[in-house]
Amino acid sequence: MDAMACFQAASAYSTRLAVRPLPLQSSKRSYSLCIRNVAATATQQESSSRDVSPKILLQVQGLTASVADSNTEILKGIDLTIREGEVHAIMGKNGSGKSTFSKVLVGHPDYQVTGGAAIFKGENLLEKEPEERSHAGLFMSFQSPVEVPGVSNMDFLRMSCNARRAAQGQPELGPLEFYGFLSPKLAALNMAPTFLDRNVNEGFSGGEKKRNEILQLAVLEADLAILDEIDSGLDVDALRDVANAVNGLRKSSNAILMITHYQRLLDYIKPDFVHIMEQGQIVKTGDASLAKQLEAGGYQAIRGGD
Ligand SMILES: Nc1ncnc2c1ncn2[C@@H]1O[C@H](COP(=O)(O)OP(=O)(O)OP(=O)(O)O)[C@@H](O)[C@H]1O
Repeated sequence: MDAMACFQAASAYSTRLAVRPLPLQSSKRSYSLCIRNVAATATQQESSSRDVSPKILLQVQGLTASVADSNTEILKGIDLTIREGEVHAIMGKNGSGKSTFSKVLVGHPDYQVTGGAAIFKGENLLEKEPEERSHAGLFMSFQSPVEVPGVSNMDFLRMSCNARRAAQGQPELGPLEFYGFLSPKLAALNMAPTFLDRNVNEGFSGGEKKRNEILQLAVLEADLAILDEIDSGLDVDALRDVANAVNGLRKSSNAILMITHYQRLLDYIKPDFVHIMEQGQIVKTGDASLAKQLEAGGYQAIRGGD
């Protein structure tokens, strides 16, 4: 298994396989002063608005990051606050940094955080290893989910589920119990039970891989799901199934961060906030109407409205 496959397995699936992900350059850096400030701000906002606003799940402030190998700066100061119950969509031209942002959040080893802070559920996210981020309740569905040869989907899902349960101090689910837990989730995604016997993503079509990603999300019951272009490559029925399944997972205590190019996904999963990313920064934030404006007039119309 290569480093990318290993990373995805460790982070998205919340468990360690035989091979560890590469060490994180980013997580070892010290941002203690900055982190303290952001954490203090989050706490102040929390206490001053405790009775009116839902809790902050993720607070990102001034986040900068570069490609680890080349030091090329990609993220140039991202600010974003996500509260429980919210759906955020990030849109932006190709190459604006959307996927890099989500990968940096889950601790991808290709990137090095060079400044700023990210606080998740009150803790410094950037200090955590990928699997710790996953155990803490962060999930990312990848644009290109990896295949994991030799491991059945069922075993993988159960391992992932039990790894998260163990991290939360909950007892493991045995095979029968787990099947009972899994069956309704499989049905919600219109996935045949035969997918459980196949190796993870091996030979799956693009759409089947995307459904499988959402099945993993359902199993992990993440607090913050980062969905990177889950609509790409889906036929109309699959898009509806996937979106319905995601909507079925929404609770007042969790949140979704979606990356998409198209309004069609947002017709199903309605965003509270739409952010436009450009050259590694969020340059505009609005409500769902911003995506409609974008669909109608392109990026020029959006920037022209500044
Ligand atoms: N590992 C890497 N090595 C070199 N360049 C990278 C790497 N990762 C990202 N980049 C560059 O960073 C920029 C942002 O890429 P990113 O994938 O985050 O964009 P995006 O907004 O998600 O694009 P798209 O909409 O096409 O998926 C691009 O110019 C890309 O080539």
